[in-house]
Amino acid sequence: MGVYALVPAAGMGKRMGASINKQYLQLAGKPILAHTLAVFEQAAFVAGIYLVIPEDEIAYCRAEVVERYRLTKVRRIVAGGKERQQSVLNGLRAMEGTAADDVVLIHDGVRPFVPEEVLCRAAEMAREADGALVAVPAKDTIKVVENGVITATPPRESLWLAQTPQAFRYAVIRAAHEVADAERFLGTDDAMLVERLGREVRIVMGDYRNIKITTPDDLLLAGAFLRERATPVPHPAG
Ligand SMILES: Nc1ccn([C@@H]2O[C@H](COP(=O)(O)OP(=O)(O)OP(=O)(O)O)[C@@H](O)[C@H]2O)c(=O)n1
Ligand SMILES: C[C@](O)(CO)[C@H](O)COP(=O)(O)O
Repeated sequence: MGVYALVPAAGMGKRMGASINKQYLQLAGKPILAHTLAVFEQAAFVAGIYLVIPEDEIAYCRAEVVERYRLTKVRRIVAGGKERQQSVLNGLRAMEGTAADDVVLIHDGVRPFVPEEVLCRAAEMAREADGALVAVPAKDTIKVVENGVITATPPRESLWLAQTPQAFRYAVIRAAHEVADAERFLGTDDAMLVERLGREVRIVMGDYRNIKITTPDDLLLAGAFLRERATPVPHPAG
């Protein structure tokens, strides 16, 4: 049973509002996407990476990210779709030769701070359950609001914030995506497509630093995380 990464990176980065697609913005002199792919490149248990990119950026991405940063595990770069879900499905369909029991770690191209141990925990859980969702407990109180009025305050103990990777055996996630596509159901993450088939997706503890770089504020946070890595803050105990 192999473990593979599927990295959707075919969005447009509209909320970032930058002049180039956000995944090519530089963090410590390297594109965000190269940082993300490097985590999988370095994880010995990951056998290969499938990358999904906007069609007109494939040649640029191959030269400026994959070849430039010697990301040797990238097996294929395929064109994405209009929504993230379509991009993931295109990636899954491109994973020819993948066995039903192989584990697929689906990870946003713009989450560069995912620790390797989180990948490992997710891959292990995907062998036991129908899927594994990396998430962190909600720190704030969450309100359900309709037309400006609060309609519910769900108990915080049961609320988790979904991150990636989301890990599944290939046959499970391929079937869930194909069904959603045929039924024109659009979810906001991959786990949701498996959940709606009545299958069991388990939570795996994520990391509060595993942020999705979405808006300019996230770049400030990313800069702070990288500075701390370069100069570790001494532990109070000495
Ligand atoms: N059609 C899409 C949309 C998103 N993604 C990818 O899914 C991840 C999470 O998406 P998000 O951060 O929301 O990125 P964008 O869709 O690019 O952002 P925006 O909505 O601001 O345009 C990103 O790696 C993004 O490139 C994708 O592969 N295909
Ligand atoms: C999959 C995801 O990263 C989980 O938090 C997220 O749903 C993707 O974000 P998007 O804004 O819906 O593309």
